Amino acid sequence: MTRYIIIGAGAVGASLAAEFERSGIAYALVGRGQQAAHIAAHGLTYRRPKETRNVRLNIHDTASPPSLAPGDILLLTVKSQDVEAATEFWAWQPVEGGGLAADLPLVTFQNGLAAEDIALRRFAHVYAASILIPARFTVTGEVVVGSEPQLGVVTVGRYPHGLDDTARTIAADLTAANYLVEARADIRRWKSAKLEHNVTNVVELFAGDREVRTKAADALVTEARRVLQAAGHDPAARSERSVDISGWRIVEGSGIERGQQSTWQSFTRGASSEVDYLNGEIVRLGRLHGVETPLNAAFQRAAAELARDGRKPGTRDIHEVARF
Ligand SMILES: NC(=O)C1=CN([C@@H]2O[C@H](COP(=O)(O)OP(=O)(O)OC[C@H]3O[C@@H](n4cnc5c(N)ncnc54)[C@H](OP(=O)(O)O)[C@@H]3O)[C@@H](O)[C@H]2O)C=CC1
Ligand SMILES: CC(C)(CO)C(=O)C(=O)O
Repeated sequence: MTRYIIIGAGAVGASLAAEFERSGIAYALVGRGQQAAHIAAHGLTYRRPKETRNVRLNIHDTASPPSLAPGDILLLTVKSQDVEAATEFWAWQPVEGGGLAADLPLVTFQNGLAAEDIALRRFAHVYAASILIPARFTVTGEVVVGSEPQLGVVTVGRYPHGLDDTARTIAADLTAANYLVEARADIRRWKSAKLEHNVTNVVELFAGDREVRTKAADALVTEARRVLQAAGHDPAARSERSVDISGWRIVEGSGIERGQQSTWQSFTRGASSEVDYLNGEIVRLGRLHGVETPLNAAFQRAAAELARDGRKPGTRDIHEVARF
């Protein structure tokens, strides 16, 4: 039986572990700091729309990781800025019976486009996953997932392209764990489509009325689309989905509020920022392909200043970043 090693015990990783635990799928969750210590000592407080449960998880601290076995699959659920360090650490871990983790499959769940290429430096079998999930980690020991009936929507495939039995196994196990899943041969198209949305995460860091924030978000998306097109990306359209997600919804009162996506959560926790891999990816591609990206660059810089100064979301006005 496949065992999943989930690296990163935050919003995406801890909820995945809780669902594997419930579904009887073998896993080990590896976290760090207070979050790992809290879950090990007290369990995870897991908030879902219909109930809040305390879930005991098979959790390890990264300082004393579980030993690896042939057949294990690594699921990387850290933020993009932590992928370099995490893949460097994990790739060279020994596998029982001989070999290194670099030969095991690794699945990247990050937003943005950078994680897979970082992973490919060390891992021979990289699978990319794009996940839509209203998950929140802002309180140590607690994760909220506010959707039903399934947790989230996952698209997974071999990177850079293709489908194989491993991708199908991952898709089947995630389906068994109550995610809406499709395995696709063209995963890069799904990652770039997701990035078109995630360039708007940064807007949630700044104060402003809804109309201004909507205008800012729309303008960031328009700029991102132009760049992605110039860079040869072909983002997938929603109509291309082969799984029906029409019944999947975010429940009001579930603890998930509008305007509090993963980037907002990092700033709220005082954790490091992923913006250089979201808006920063658009800026990078723009520089490579000769397309101006003034708005994504302005938001990237403003977010970096907030992070540098340890400021919380909403402490700077959006008009200080750009006028709309
Ligand atoms: N939250 C959401 O709703 C969604 C998130 N995503 C994407 O999924 C990815 C994961 O995001 P999310 O779950 O929100 O991130 P979180 O910040 O909630 O969780 C990541 C966790 O990984 C820990 N970590 C970092 N490096 C290591 C390491 N080397 N070993 C062990 N643990 C480590 C972090 O610790 P520390 O706190 O110390 O940094 C943190 O606890 C991101 O790319 C995000 O953009 C996609 C869809 C939705
Ligand atoms: C899926 C979504 C949009 C969830 O809110 C996300 O990607 C994020 O929080 O960064």
